[in-house]
This record gives sequence, C-alpha cells and structure tokens, in this order.
Amino acid sequence: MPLDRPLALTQGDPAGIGPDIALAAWLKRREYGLAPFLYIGDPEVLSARARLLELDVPISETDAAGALASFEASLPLYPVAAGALVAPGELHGATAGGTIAAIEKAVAFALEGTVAAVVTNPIAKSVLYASGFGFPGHTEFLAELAYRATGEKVTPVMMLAGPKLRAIPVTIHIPLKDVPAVLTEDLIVETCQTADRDLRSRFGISQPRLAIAGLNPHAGEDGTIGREDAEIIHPAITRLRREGINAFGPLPADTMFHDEARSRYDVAVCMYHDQALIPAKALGFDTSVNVTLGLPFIRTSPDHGTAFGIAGQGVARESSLVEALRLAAELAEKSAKVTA
Ligand SMILES: NC(=O)C1=CN([C@@H]2O[C@H](COP(=O)(O)OP(=O)(O)OC[C@H]3O[C@@H](n4cnc5c(N)ncnc54)[C@H](O)[C@@H]3O)[C@@H](O)[C@H]2O)C=CC1
Ligand SMILES: NCC(=O)COP(=O)(O)O
Repeated sequence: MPLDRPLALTQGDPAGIGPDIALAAWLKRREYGLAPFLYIGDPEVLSARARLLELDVPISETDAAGALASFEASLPLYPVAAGALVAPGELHGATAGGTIAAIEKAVAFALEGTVAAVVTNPIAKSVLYASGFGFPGHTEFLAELAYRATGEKVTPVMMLAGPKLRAIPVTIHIPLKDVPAVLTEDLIVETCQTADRDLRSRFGISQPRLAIAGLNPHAGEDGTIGREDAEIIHPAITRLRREGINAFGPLPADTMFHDEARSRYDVAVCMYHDQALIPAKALGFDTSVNVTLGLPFIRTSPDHGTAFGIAGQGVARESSLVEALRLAAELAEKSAKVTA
C-alpha cells in the first residue's frame, strides 16, 4: 500500500554530499521505486549543486501535503535557509543553524503526522559542535526533540542495518578511553530492551536474538584481560534473560561477525562505536542504513558521512541513501498497518 504522506529528507551539511545523493536518488526515483520524499533544505544550495553536476532537476517549493503530488514531476523542497552558500567541501560554521533547523523541521513534521518518517543526510559533527550544538549526533538530538514535544524520555539506540548484519553500539560518539566508565549494566539493559521492543514492533521479528559482544579481547579471558565482561556485561545479560529477552554472551568480538556466527543472531550488540560500525560498513558500506530505535517516529539515514572530499564531483554513490529511504518507507508502511 503506497504511503499517504511523504518522507522528510533533511539536507545535512550543505557542503557535503547530501545534496548530490538527494538529486541522484530523485533522478532514479522510478528505477528504485522510491516513495515520495520532501527535501528540507536550501533551494539555492540544491539548485547550485544541480547546476554544478549538470543535472536537470526541476525543484518545486512546497510543503508535506504538496510533496506527494509534485514528486513525480519535480523534486519537492521545503525551504530552510542554509545560512551561507558554501562551495562543496568547504565547511562553514555559518551553516550550522540551518542544518539544525532542517532537522528540527523534519521532526516537527513527523510528530504532527504530516510526514511518514524522517531520513537524515549526513551532518559534520565538528561544525555543529563548534557552533555550540550540545549533542553528539542526530541520535541524541532526535531523542531530545522527541522529549521536548512529548515529555517522555527515551534512550535512543543507534542500529546499523544491512542485508548481512544488524549492529548496535551501546556507547556511541565518545572517546575510546571513556568507554569503560560510560558502559554500565543499566545502559546495556536499556539498550537491549529498546532493541528487543523495536525489532519486534517495527521490524516484525517475533523472537529477536541479541548477541552481546564483550568489551575486552576474548571477552576478558575469565577476568585476566579486563573485568568489564564479567562484572558489567554478564550481569546485564542475566537481567535481560530473566525478563525473557533472548540475549546471550558476552561473546569475543573477533569471532562473532563471520558468516556462520552471524546466522545465530538478529542483532549484534556492541560495546563501542567502532566495534559495531567497522563490521557493519565492511559487510555493506553501500547497503547499510543507520536507524534510530526508541523514538516515537521513524528515522533512518545513510551509513556514511558528509564525504566532503567528493562533494559536487558526481562520484558520490546514492545507494545507502536509497536504502535509507526504502527502509523508512517500509517501516512506515508496517506501522500504518499496525495502527490501522
Ligand atoms: N549520519 C551522519 O550524520 C554521519 C556523519 N558523519 C560525519 O561525516 C564527516 C566525515 O566523516 P568520515 O569519517 O570521513 O566518513 P565519510 O563516510 O564521510 O567518508 C569516508 C570515505 O568514504 C567515502 N564515501 C562516503 N560516502 C560515500 C558515498 N556515498 N559514495 C562514495 N564514497 C563515499 C568518502 O569519500 C571517504 O573516502 C564527519 O564530520 C562525521 O562526523 C559520519 C557518519 C555519519
Ligand atoms: N558514525 C555514525 C554517525 O556518525 C551517525 O550518527 P548520528 O548523527 O546518526 O547520531
């Protein structure tokens, strides 16, 4: 059943590849069978990028209601000023406010129900941090926006989802040296509870199997190579199992991503960013999608970043964005069926 509302697609950093891949996705919308999306960003940025790339893309300024009707003939855009017309690859602090405003607008549309899901293009975290942005990334910012609107706190969970692997980092954008202190039994339990709930309700997996990675080499080798595996991760798994969640481990991380090991679980729950994102991107850089679990709306994103070095050159692949748009539409269709 086709969606009765468009997806919202944010611009991301205007100097990154967000505009390139949005244009490419729209041009191949029929080939990819894409659901209509409403681009939320600066019309000047998008049309300048189209000219640079010599792409013939008509852009129509509209809102969510107008996007469904115009998507076939033109790329629908809800205008949010970027703050500066920057050249591709040229990071600029003046764009931070516009990048954040586009995300806020997409979330507002999702929460009021005028769009079916939010798909975000990549942001440059350092540019936003320098402007005073107080969140590590979209994941935590989206949870804060949801909290401001609903009054309900959520622990947002990042999940990389691809055809070969789903992987969750329990701790996300923090320095590696801080991981052991931030990693608590409660954080692991809350992350897995959210994952279990959303894998059932949004992804339709009736009995999710959660493989929990250890933190240290060989999952601590009986406490001889680090104690977090035995003292934090193991008790968290015991609590989860008592609640009926099919969590098991802690598993040595080096042997849990090969083909046979992956067939034994639905999601790998990892202890830090690179433990999850290295296998996810190695197994499917072009096909994996970043999904935020735990939010009161659907949010997906390509798995890659701003790729400043190739912005505006016509070589950025749109494949991960296409998968993010497809997954957002699929999850929205499923949730429409559940609520119908
Ligand atoms: N969802 C988000 O907002 C994300 C944002 N970032 C941000 O992106 C910025 C750059 O991060 P990097 O670590 O350099 O990762 P990156 O993903 O931007 O680039 C890594 C490498 O992959 C290539 N690449 C990335 N996407 C590509 C595509 N679609 N087609 C062809 N080649 C592609 C790049 O050219 C580069 O060689 C950082 O500021 C980071 O914070 C990174 C990941 C996700
Ligand atoms: N490395 C993943 C990433 O940077 C995406 O983070 P977020 O902006 O989706 O929170």
